Amino acid sequence: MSNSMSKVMEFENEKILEYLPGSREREELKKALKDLKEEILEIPLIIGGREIRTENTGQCIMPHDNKKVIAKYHMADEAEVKMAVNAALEAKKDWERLPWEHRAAIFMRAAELASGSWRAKLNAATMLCQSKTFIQAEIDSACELTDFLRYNVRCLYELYGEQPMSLKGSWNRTEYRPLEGFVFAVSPFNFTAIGCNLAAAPAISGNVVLWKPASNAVYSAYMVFKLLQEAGLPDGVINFIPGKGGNVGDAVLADENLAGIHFTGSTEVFRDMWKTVGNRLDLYRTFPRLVGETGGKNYIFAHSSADVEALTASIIRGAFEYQGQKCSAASRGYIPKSLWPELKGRLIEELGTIKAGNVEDFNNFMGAVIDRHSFNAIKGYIDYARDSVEAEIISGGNCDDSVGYFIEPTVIVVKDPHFKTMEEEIFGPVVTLYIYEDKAFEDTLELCGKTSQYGLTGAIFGRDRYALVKMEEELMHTAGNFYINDKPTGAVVGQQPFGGSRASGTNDKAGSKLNMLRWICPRVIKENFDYVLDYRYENNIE
Ligand SMILES: NC(=O)c1ccc[n+]([C@@H]2O[C@H](COP(=O)([O-])OP(=O)(O)OC[C@H]3O[C@@H](n4cnc5c(N)ncnc54)[C@H](O)[C@@H]3O)[C@@H](O)[C@H]2O)c1
Ligand SMILES: N[C@@H](CCC=O)C(=O)O
Repeated sequence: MSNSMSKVMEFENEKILEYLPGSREREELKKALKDLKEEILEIPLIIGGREIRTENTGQCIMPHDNKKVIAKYHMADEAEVKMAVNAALEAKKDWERLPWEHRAAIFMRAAELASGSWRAKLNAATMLCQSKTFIQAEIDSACELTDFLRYNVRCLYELYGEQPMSLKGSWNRTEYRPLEGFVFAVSPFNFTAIGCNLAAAPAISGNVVLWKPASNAVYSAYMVFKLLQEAGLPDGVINFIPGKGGNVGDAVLADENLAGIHFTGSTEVFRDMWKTVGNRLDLYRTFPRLVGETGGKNYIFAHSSADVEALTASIIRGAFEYQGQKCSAASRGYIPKSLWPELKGRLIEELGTIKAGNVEDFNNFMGAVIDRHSFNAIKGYIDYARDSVEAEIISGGNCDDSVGYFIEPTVIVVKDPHFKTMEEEIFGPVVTLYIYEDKAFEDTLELCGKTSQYGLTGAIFGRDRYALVKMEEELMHTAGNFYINDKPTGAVVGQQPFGGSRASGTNDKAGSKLNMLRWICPRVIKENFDYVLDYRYENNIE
């Protein structure tokens, strides 16, 4: 075994490819889309490297063509969870002792594959499964996924290098152990990269993992799992156990070896998991680490000095890219009355040009929302606004599920700043705007800060520097990712580590050292060279 302390390469973000007509990447992606659609995949559980078929199955369908089935997947229940815990603990024996460079190398190899020969397949799977346009898929399953894998290795390398001081006569060192037990990774539907990171970040740090992907994203999560296998991930280090959230979650949280939860999803589910863990503290061998990035009700706040053209583009991108299904999506806005006539005109004009439909048509800016449940919930909010005298839908509002789950980009203007759609997370292409009197700027800032239980992302717009400083100060606790003159979405690994506080989660910043810290359990070792031979202290001797 080598005794060298190697250097890890400096991190650089994966380049976003353009997919211009005639480009190689565009042709490869089109071919991958065609190939994937030709087959109905059968997706097993993968436990200890073995494929398990439970015959309790669900279907993966394409949101923008909702009669088209692309896969059937097997679901885990209590028995398979037990099997997965055993497989993970068995794998742990070798995995946690593997020199860290060899663990890291597997994920560096996975990053290389994801940015190269697997790129088209991962993007195509994300487009078909989650209804992402090629641009949205590229920034997710190609770039963010690759960035997470590479950057986590870099972060871990820097963490491992942090060592305590030693004085003459002794030597202190910190050993960065993995957690004792297994980590439960639970991923949402909306980002293929997030699913990968939730499972991979603890695994890179030497932990073993049970990974439960969202039921409506099993298809792309399975591709990620196959990528990790191809890169050489040993059996049992990550165990792939799709299934009903409640069934899998209950069984996992009942195991004494639970050492951590790495969750991204809704606030409600994370709160329930936290309560369950809290009630079972006597059961677990350790205090489980709970890391959860959850919901948001993200805002755009404009000052009267804002550039209206930039504000228009940011509202549209921030609220409607990926159909408003980013946790960071702009969902409420505060607009000064003096800017409103111009902004309203621009918004209506620009929204009229948006193309939405099948994401395989590269001209479309938007696809469909994820499933029928989401479609109905979002439509419910739009109908509520339509029926209220307190609200006006100034653009969009139509919903059509005859072919796919399509919802028009919708702008609601409200008189009451506490209107339901100003406060609740909708997770769809709906933004609600409240128009305030310019002279009520400071009161409206306070209102913005107190309106929502969440604290995920927020954006302020203005050219008056004093106003920007005022907004930045007043809104201090409202967002873990805060933007000035930019949309509140699109955080990039290594540039804007991501996460929020309040009801938006534990703010452990996915894709950063802060997150990696949660998956290690330091042991500080002191070795003494200057032996003590007499128990008495010199100043005790008369
Ligand atoms: N803050 C962030 O970084 C971030 C990122 C992406 C998504 N999100 C949030 O995720 C939500 C949308 O994603 P979603 O619809 O997939 O969320 P969700 O909460 O419905 O599901 C998330 C995951 O939890 C699982 N789950 C559900 N009940 C469970 C239980 N009882 N035990 C264990 N697991 C259970 C689901 O099966 C899924 O895998 C939104 O609220 C969004 O804001 C947050
Ligand atoms: N990190 C992504 C959002 C992740 C949640 O869905 C962004 O910043 O837009």
